[in-house]
Amino acid sequence: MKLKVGLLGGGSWGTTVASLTAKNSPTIIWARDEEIVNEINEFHTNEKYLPHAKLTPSLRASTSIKETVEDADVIVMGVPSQSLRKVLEEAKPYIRPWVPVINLAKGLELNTKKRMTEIIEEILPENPAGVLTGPNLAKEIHFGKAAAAVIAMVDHNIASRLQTVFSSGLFRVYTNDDVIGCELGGALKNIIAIATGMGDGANAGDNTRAAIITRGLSELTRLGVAMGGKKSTFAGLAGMGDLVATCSSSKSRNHHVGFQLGRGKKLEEIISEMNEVAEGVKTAKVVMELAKEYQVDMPISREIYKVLYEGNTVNDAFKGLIKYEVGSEKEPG
Ligand SMILES: NC(=O)C1=CN([C@@H]2O[C@H](COP(=O)(O)OP(=O)(O)OC[C@H]3O[C@@H](n4cnc5c(N)ncnc54)[C@H](O)[C@@H]3O)[C@@H](O)[C@H]2O)C=CC1
Ligand SMILES: O=C(CO)COP(=O)(O)O
Repeated sequence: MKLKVGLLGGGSWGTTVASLTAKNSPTIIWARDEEIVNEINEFHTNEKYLPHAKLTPSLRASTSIKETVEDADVIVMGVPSQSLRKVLEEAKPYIRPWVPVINLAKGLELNTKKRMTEIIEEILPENPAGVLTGPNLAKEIHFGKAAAAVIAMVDHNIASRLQTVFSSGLFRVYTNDDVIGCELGGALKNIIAIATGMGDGANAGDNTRAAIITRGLSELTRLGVAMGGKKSTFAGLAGMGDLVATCSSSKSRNHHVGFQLGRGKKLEEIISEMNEVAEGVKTAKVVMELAKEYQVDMPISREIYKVLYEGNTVNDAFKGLIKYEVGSEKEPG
């Protein structure tokens, strides 16, 4: 039996994933923008978010959350982190209690500091929650370039069943039972991608980028493990894999924000010129609070936070990192 997919969120990644699942399973994507819904149904495109991409013709779009989720056997949340709670609350009355809910967003909720699957479990305590994550730049995957992802769920049997819904051609999906680690890997790397983008924008060089990626992995692993993730997860696709892809790609929106900061642009100006989300900007705030709460040192994230929110310059950030006392590679810092 083919599972029916209901995906909420019509941005670049939501549309890409819906187009992938539509190859395997009947899929409806919900977007709040009627023009996008009509465009997907009539022309099988979503030019605003995926320019020049042709979507799977069987993918249907709807402006109705109810229609999208009421018959779905799996719900996929493709809206950004700060909107997930609101959209899921709206969908809740129509979602059947056993249906798995899979998060695609890579961020943490500002007021509660919660991961997305924690919010799903809070709103829908009976539904199994999971996350699809990994080095998955939408604009590459959509054009059929090979990539690997992880579906993380506590229940291995459900994860295995869903593997077949998300896997497609050159998009290979592995299972993992470490939901916390996988979800944190995806959220925390965005701040490090802003840092490497800043370095690239300021022409810091390839060695600098490699140092930021490596030490960035070290600090996000420290926080991730303190919060309950497994160390090995951060060495896998959801950790190092996503970190490397996002930190080295001009297709990453977080890297783009950093790059423009490195070129001297103001944050407000950069954000106002983008029509897509860069989750790391808000996640940086949450991570500073979490670092304090878990007493974990996160020097790179802290310098990025100061540039984003305390008026520090890119130069201040690099000076701040250089001033930081150098210890053993195995120790924090
Ligand atoms: N684009 C990518 O390459 C990848 C993105 N992600 C993650 O997926 C999540 C979604 O990202 P994208 O699709 O890329 O973002 P996007 O910026 O391309 O699109 C976001 C979509 O969400 C919609 N949206 C925002 N708030 C909403 C609300 N309250 N109600 C209804 N719709 C709302 C917007 O209208 C837009 O269609 C993010 O957390 C991102 O980190 C994860 C992997 C890859
Ligand atoms: O998470 C991503 C790739 O895995 C996408 O990164 P950006 O949101 O920075 O574009």
